Amino acid sequence: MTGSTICSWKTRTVDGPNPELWSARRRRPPLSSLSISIGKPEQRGAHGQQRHAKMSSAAGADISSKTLHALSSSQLTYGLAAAHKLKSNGVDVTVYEAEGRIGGKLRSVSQGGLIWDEGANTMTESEEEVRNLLDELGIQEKQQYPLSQHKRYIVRNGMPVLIPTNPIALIKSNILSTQSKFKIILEPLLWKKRNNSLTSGDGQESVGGFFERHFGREVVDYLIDPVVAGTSGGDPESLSMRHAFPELWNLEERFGSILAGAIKSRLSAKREKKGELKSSPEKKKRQRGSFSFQGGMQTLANMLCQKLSQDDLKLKSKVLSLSYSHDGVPAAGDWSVSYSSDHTKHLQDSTFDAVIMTAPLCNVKELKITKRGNLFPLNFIPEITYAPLSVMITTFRKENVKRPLEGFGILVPSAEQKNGLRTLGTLFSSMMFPDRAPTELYLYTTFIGGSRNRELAKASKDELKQIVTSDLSQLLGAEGEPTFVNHFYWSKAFPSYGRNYDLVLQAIKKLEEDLPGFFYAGNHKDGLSVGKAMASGCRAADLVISYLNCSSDAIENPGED
Ligand SMILES: Cc1cc2nc3c(=O)[nH]c(=O)nc-3n(C[C@H](O)[C@H](O)[C@H](O)COP(=O)(O)OP(=O)(O)OC[C@H]3O[C@@H](n4cnc5c(N)ncnc54)[C@H](O)[C@@H]3O)c2cc1C
Ligand SMILES: C=Cc1c2[nH]c(c1C)Cc1[nH]c(c(CCC(=O)O)c1C)Cc1[nH]c(c(C)c1CCC(=O)O)Cc1[nH]c(c(C)c1C=C)C2
Repeated sequence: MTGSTICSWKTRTVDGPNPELWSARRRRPPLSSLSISIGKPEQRGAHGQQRHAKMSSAAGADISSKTLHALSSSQLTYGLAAAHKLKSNGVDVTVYEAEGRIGGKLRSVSQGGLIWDEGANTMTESEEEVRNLLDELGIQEKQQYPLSQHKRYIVRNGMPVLIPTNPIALIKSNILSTQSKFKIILEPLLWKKRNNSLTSGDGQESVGGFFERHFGREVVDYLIDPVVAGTSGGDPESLSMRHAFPELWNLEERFGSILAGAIKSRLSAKREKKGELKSSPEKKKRQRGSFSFQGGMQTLANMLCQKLSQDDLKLKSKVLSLSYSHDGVPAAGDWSVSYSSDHTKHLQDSTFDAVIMTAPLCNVKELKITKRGNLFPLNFIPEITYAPLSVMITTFRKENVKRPLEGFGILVPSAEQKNGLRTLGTLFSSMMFPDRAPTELYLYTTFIGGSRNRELAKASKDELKQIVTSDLSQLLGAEGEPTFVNHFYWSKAFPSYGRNYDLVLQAIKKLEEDLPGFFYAGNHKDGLSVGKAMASGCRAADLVISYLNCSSDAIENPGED
């Protein structure tokens, strides 16, 4: 963000006597240096006269109060997390969502005694921003930790094998050949350096290439390939190691060996944690691992919305264009947002001081953005590849599942397609969360397609039902027809962090640098997971707060640099 440019603006303003401002300040003392006033966005019809928020708020004194609004033009995890954070800091927000519901890829359904998720099923709280946000929401009593979540399976020779979770279990397991087990143990001595001439001109090594150098081909085929499918719908050959697994990429940069690097950084993290605990012994111990919420992941979206009033959240409101027209007072109503509203069937405009964009970049590319009256062309945003996915929910009577497995779920490596398996993997949803189905049923969530099989992702419900039934019969001994089937298709489930991802990140940077007060957050930036997405929204909210803060300082101290 170009904070310094913003801070260098010098204009004058006087705080207005808006009572909400003072309550906001009381709520959040750190913002007391800000001249924030809370107000509603200025509205005008598509063909109506434009009215400037700055002018209208200038009615009292010189410029009586800056109207600080932040907009998030999509409402998902990122948008909602950002909106929640801004709202908590006394900044007024309006969230625009094209669809008629909140949650985006958090999409839970409750029907006939069953609860399932058609989008994300679980999340983690590895990011500090997420831990803080969940604490603030007071959502702990709704958190659900899966039973036996560390029991995860991979298919080998057509049958489930438990994924080993420690070195001894790995040695005992039949998931890999003896040769591959030795390759893993001896990786600190045997790993091969990257041959930059082989990493396709652009210097981007694939995930497959990286792990093959360290652990050999079998590890790629039977561990990396299924895990990549199960965490991104992608495949190891088309993803960029640096972008898809930045932590491991950096580990190699620092230590060379992944195994040695992982052990060293784990030890130093443990030491650090011990030190932290000594200095603040009251620090709360948190349960580790993935979790969901009572009622599914949608509960999180619903909770994030609680602070928003009806007017703050505009559903069925697709943002069509954004216009930046700075004319003197920094950040005061610089942004005009035009959106189509299903309610009025008209185009509507509102002005804001900053924008957080959390829509996928493919949607951003379709927007019309103008800067000081000139078109701001978006042709520098590259085409992004997305992985399509079908999610199938099935239930079976327990007595018809002859070899049920306890745990999180099972992943199918691409190599196992030769054994007739066509799904990517299945979550054992009601094993993890028994309240998701009546006691006599098992509920399964199966994923099909991804970059492994784009055509199959689009198949009909009937065809997919056959495929799921056949795979679950082979893997779990599920006999007969499922008692319930639900199908949901995501045409663009995940952006692929492919080898051109540098261009994507550069495009995001250019948007943020060239458009003051425009911030981008979302799963196209710092990672695909719900947690990373939320953290990205929180960070964008922090940037907005400092942007508004800087602008206010510049206004209040016009003589200073
Ligand atoms: C099937 C599936 C399973 C997953 N499982 C997990 C999991 O178990 N754990 C995990 O951590 N992550 C999981 N994820 C990933 C995670 O859910 C997503 O990466 C994340 O939630 C995506 O959210 P987003 O807000 O970035 O994007 P999106 O969900 O794509 O949302 C974008 C939103 O923007 C809106 N929009 C678009 N254009 C406009 C516009 N012009 N104006 C207004 N609104 C607009 C859309 O309507 C949409 O609501 C899963 C994802 C999928 C698809
Ligand atoms: C088989 C297909 C998929 C399964 N889940 C997803 C797909 C495409 C989607 C998905 N699941 C997770 C994430 C977040 C990834 C992240 O970066 O944290 C996404 C996008 C969570 C997740 N799922 C698995 C792992 C190892 C993780 C990371 C968090 C955790 O360890 O809990 C593995 C996994 N995914 C699926 C299954 C059946 C499975 C393991 C048995 C389904």
